[in-house]
Amino acid sequence: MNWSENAWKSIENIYNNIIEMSFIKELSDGTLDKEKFQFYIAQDSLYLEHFGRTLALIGSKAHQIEDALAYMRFAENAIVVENALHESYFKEFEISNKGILQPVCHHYIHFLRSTAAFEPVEVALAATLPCFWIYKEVGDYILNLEKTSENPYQSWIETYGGEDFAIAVKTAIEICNKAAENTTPEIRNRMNEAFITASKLEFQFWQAAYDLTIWE
Ligand SMILES: Cc1ncc(CO)c(N)n1
Ligand SMILES: Cc1ncsc1CCO
Repeated sequence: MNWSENAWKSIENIYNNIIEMSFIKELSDGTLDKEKFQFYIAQDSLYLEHFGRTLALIGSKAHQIEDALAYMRFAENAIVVENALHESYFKEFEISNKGILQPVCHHYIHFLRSTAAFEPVEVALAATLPCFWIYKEVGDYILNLEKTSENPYQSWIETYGGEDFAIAVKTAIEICNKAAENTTPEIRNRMNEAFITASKLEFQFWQAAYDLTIWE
């Protein structure tokens, strides 16, 4: 079994909990409160900016030049997606500004940033993989489920389900597998741990939007 298959097995329960979340259910059938989606999009806009910067830092540390290029492209794409949020969703859903980083987004982004800054690059690659992989699985899951054609959240769903994003995800998985193969058992364990932590934070990110969790 390669690293990624084993890693996915270890978070299967977290993934199953994610697709059962009220946020995901209501996003899928279009009944999600506008206020929760607004909260989500504003936080995700902040998330994507920091995520893009983190991917660029990882790119700069990649052992092989083709992997550096892949992460620099991912970084660019994350910022392009952030711009798209601004151009379309902020207007469509009447979001006036991003606001500040709320607790879960703050925690997630600082976990990614500090992992990229202080841990071996293999661990940073593993920490960012759930951002790709879980969104792809959730996007595909929702697209397969689609009951209604009049979902106000349809275009968001299409960003992550479908071919283009799938290609990026496949590349990120392959780079992680290659990194895991060429490193030590000790670093491989830290890769697993980072993958699991980020997966838990993906769950928490949606839950925080559903609960509108802000600093006290
Ligand atoms: C919180 C979060 N994780 C992953 C993605 C997809 O990259 C996203 N847009 N937001
Ligand atoms: C993971 C990710 N999320 C939004 S863009 C991006 C990089 C894929 O190109």
